[in-house]
Amino acid sequence: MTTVLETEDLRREFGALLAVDDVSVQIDDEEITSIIGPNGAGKTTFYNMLSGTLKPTSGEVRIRPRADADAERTDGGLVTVTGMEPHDINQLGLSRAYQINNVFDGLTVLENVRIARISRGDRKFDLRSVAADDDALNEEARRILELTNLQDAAHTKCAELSHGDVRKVEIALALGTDPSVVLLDEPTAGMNATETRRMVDLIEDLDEQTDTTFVLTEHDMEVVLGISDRILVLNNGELIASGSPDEVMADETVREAYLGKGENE
Ligand SMILES: Nc1ncnc2c1ncn2[C@@H]1O[C@H](COP(=O)(O)OP(=O)(O)OP(=O)(O)O)[C@@H](O)[C@H]1O
Repeated sequence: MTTVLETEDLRREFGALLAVDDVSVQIDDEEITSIIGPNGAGKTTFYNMLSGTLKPTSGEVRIRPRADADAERTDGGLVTVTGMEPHDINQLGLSRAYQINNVFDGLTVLENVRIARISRGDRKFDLRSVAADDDALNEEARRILELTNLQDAAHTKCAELSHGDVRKVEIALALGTDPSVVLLDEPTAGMNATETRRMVDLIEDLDEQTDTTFVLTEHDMEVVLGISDRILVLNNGELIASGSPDEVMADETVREAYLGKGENE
C-alpha cells in the first residue's frame, strides 16, 4: 500500500471560526476513502484546501504525482502542493470532479473529453484539435469514454444528457489528466436509486481498472458504508475517527457527533 495523498496539521480559520482543526490524514492507493461529517463539519473546506481553491491557514498537503508528471518537479516521492494554484495541483495529479473541469453544455461528450485530455498539458492547445481528426487524441478520449460507460453518448451534446450521465462526464473529465487521485463531491447527490447504484458500480469499477485512487464526500450513508474501505469523520473541523465502515459505525464519538449528546438519554 502506498500513500497517494497526505495532510499534516492542515488548518483553516475564518476569523474566529476554526473550520478545519489541524487535520492529519494519509490516504492509501488501494482504498476508496470517504470523508463524512455532519453539516458544517469542515468537509468542503478540507476539500478546497486539497484542490488548491482555498489556502490553508497552516499545515501541509502532499500528493503522489501522476505517473508521467514532470520528473524534476516530483523527485519520485510525495510532492508538497500547499499553496499551489488549482491548475498546477491538477497538472501534478490531483483532479476534483465537478470543479476544475466544467462540462461545456454545447459540446458533445467526446469533444468535452478531448478538451480535458488536451488540458493535461502535453499537447499544444489548439481549438481546432478539439474537433479535428487527431487519431491519438480520439483514441485516448474513447478509452476514457469506455471506462466511464459513456461510449453510446459520445456524440450527444452534454445539454441533452440525463443528470446521471452528466455526473459521469464530470468523472470522465477528471480522469482526462490520468490523475493519481480524484476527489468526488457527493457523486450520488440528486440521483434516484437506479442512478445511485450505477454510480457506485462505476466508481468501484474505475477503482479496479485504473491506477487512480478515489476519495469522496457523501451524505448518503448507505452509499458510504457500501463503497468505502476507509471512512474519515470530521466534526467541528476535527478528525474524530478514521477506520473501516464497521469501526467507524461502532465508534461512540461518531454516534454522538451525528445524534447529538444526550439525545437518547
Ligand atoms: N468562506 C467562509 N467564510 C466563513 N466561514 C466559512 C466559509 N466557508 C465555510 N465556513 C464555515 O466553516 C465551517 C465548515 O464549513 P464547510 O462548508 O467546510 O462544512 P461541510 O462539512 O462541507 O458542511 P456541509 O455538509 O453542510 O456542506 C462552517 O461553520 C461554515 O459556516
